[in-house]
Amino acid sequence: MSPDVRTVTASDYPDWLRAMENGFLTPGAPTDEEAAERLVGTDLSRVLGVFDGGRCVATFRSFTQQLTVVGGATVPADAVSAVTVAPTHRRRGLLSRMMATDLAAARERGEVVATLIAAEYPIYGRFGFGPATWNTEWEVSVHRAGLDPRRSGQPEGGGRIEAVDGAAVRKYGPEIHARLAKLRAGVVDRDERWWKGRTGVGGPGGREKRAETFSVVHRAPDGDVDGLMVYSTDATWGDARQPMNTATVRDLIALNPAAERALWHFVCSVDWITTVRSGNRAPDDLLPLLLPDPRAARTVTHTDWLWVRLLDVRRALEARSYEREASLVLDVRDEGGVAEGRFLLDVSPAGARCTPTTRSADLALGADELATLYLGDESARRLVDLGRAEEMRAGAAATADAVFRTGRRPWCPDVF
Ligand SMILES: CC(=O)SCCNC(=O)CCNC(=O)[C@H](O)C(C)(C)COP(=O)(O)OP(=O)(O)OC[C@H]1O[C@@H](n2cnc3c(N)ncnc32)[C@H](O)[C@@H]1OP(=O)(O)O
Repeated sequence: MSPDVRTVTASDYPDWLRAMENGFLTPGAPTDEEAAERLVGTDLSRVLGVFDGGRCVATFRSFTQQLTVVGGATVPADAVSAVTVAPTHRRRGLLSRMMATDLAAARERGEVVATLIAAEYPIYGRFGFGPATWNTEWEVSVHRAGLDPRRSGQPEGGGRIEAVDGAAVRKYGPEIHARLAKLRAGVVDRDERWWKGRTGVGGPGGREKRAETFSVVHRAPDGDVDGLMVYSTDATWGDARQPMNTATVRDLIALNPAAERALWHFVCSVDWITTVRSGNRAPDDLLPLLLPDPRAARTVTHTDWLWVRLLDVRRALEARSYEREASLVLDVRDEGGVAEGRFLLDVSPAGARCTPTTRSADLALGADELATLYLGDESARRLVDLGRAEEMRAGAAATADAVFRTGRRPWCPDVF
């Protein structure tokens, strides 16, 4: 008989953690102390496992997250993480059963969407998730970038860069991040443990060795701290003893373009640093184009990032803002049943109303495709051209693009 999906108890947890780390091919086994540390802050009622012959063979965890949608409001999200099935038990439907259990519970709790970062692209579309944000990472060859090497590390125009320690990151980071979360669709909340982990004083992180980091903040001319950057460096030297260090940006939050430009200029002007790795950025980050020679920034990664699944179509579509007035009838197919239906979406800059309707549809699409449009990143026209959405009324894709798309792309800086 196929083993049951069930919630995990505190005494199961070390075995569950071992199974998860095996599933992610992490070498070594977690110690009891690590298991105890990770158990703190874990809501066991949302940790699922499958046990066979007394051993954990499948893992799944979720927690409530706040996701910023277009316009700066947040919606409660069911954030899915730690999904593994042992190689001995794969392709027998264990993930499908854990996902169905979790999404049903998330609907009961009233969470509006589910979110995850997918290990592999083909896994989650079948469960109604679609990629809603993309991330790009660049590697900048500082000497080719064309920045003035005589320029000081301080910005022009009255702002200031200040070096800070971990305690200051824990002080300013949450404030700046909370302000970012009102500005940028795709941002997810960070709790106190996140900031502790980032600054090496506890929180999640497991056995991975944390890199030593340097931190700076940007102060606007009026003294407001409106930017934060954390970066690590390596220690590479050329054969003729030239410093050839790489700085890797671990976190860069800027609340306005001046702060963002200043922080990029700063990290590109640190002596010894000849290469800057940008870390996870929005594909339309200012970085490449703010360099005099943007080709000095080589794209090293460009990938789907935050996947979203709509659990409540009405609340999801009414939570975000829209820049123009329009009406659109969406016919949504959903094998999971959750988002299935025909919806009349009436939008204007003053707000939106989404109601079930029997009117004829303008655009027919799957729940995964609607999730892909939700945060404004994808084009309905492109989905129609790909055969993944159907235009039932001529011009509907153009209307959908005018309704959903945004001037700047959504961005999720985090992994969870
Ligand atoms: C949010 C996160 O945590 S992302 C991390 C995901 N985990 C990993 O990548 C770790 C390594 N992989 C695994 O542990 C497993 O292979 C899992 C969790 C991805 C899949 O678990 P399984 O129990 O094998 O999935 P399940 O049997 O429910 O598969 C359902 C369907 O998805 C398909 N599928 C599952 N995994 C994959 C995959 N990696 N690539 C393509 N198709 C997949 C199956 O073929 C099946 O399709 P079918 O219904 O047409 O036959």
